[in-house]
Amino acid sequence: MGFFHFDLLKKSSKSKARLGVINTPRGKIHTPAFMPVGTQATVKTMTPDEVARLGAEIILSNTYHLYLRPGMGIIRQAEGLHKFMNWQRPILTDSGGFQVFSLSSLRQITDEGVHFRSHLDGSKHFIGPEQSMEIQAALGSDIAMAFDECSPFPCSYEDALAGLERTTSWAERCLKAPHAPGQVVFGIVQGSVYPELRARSAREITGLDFPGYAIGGLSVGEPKSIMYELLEYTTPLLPENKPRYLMGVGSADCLWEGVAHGIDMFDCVLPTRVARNGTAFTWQGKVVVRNAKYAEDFSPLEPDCDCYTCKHYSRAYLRHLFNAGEILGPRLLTIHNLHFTLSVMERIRRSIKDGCFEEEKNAFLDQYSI
Ligand SMILES: CNc1nc2c(CC[C@H]3O[C@@H](OC)[C@H](OC)[C@@H]3O)c3nc(N)[nH]c(=O)c3cc2[nH]1
Ligand SMILES: [Zn+2]
Repeated sequence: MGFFHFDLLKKSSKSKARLGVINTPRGKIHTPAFMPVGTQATVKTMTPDEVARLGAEIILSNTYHLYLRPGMGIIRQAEGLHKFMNWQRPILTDSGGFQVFSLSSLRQITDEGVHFRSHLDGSKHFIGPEQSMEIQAALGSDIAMAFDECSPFPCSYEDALAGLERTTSWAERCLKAPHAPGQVVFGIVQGSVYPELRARSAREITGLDFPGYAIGGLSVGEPKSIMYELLEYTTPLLPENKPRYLMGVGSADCLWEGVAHGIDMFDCVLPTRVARNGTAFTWQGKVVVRNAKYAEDFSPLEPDCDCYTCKHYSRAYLRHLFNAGEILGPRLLTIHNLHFTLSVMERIRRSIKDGCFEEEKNAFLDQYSI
């Protein structure tokens, strides 16, 4: 079965960027890593084989969504998420904390956990640390996230403090709950935009000695400058020899900046979500394929991109597919955007290895017009 451990291979001299490998029973994850989001047990429009061939070494799925649909009974009968969705590499499952606050209505937060109504049919539910860990054990993910309270932005000091205290107490209860064989739990640091609360949460969560740590409560609507300030402050409070995961981040520029601040793992719905709406990410910035200027543009999305989409199709064809509402359109753009995002991570890893991360970061940001 193997066991979970993080090898820190190299640190950048002029920034906090690090190169590492996370070893899990289901395979290695070369860090810094981007994790495609597969919220409902699928990376939308992609087969698992396509996601693997694009180079993804780990994907995300979600406790809240899968608990509500198809439900734990079916996941248990399927003998877990890997078999159910035919993805044999590592899976990280988010604990549902964020979704209960962002998706469900009529929720009531208590020290026990959260009462909420399903966003699907309004039915009443309760999820606390134990329920979240029971669901993640049934899913059988390789990395389970602790059940936390993600503070919104903005958030008062009092509310951020209350959320932080619940998050710490829930983290302790998650560690005590049963896990699937080989499954590890990552703790999540909260504290909103208040440095002293970030420091307190980091101290309390790292005091519980998790095998990895996430920085939560960011990318929730705050300006990027505030996110980077909080990263600058919080990341050094986390142990150097454990993976650091910045939840919900991000676009390519945020990936370079996050790595510069010492982050090892990222997840973001952007590359796949904007693809379905017809926006492609390229090294020069965005291409909105529906734009009339591409009607007779027979060049590929990105001149020297070696993805399947850029090797075989023109912007004119992609524009046609989206204008005609053809399902192949979102698929081809998802292939390109995942290839692009995973290629950014590959360039980041190589630049750290070659000792030129800062130069490469500045070169990327100079040409990337967001
Ligand atoms: C986007 N910004 C952002 N996402 C965030 C997520 C994941 C959202 C989760 O929702 C799904 O994507 C929509 C994904 O689920 C597979 C992801 O894990 C967070 N999850 C937890 N538990 N705690 C946080 O503090 C938190 C903060 C976030 N900020
Ligand atoms: Zn491409």
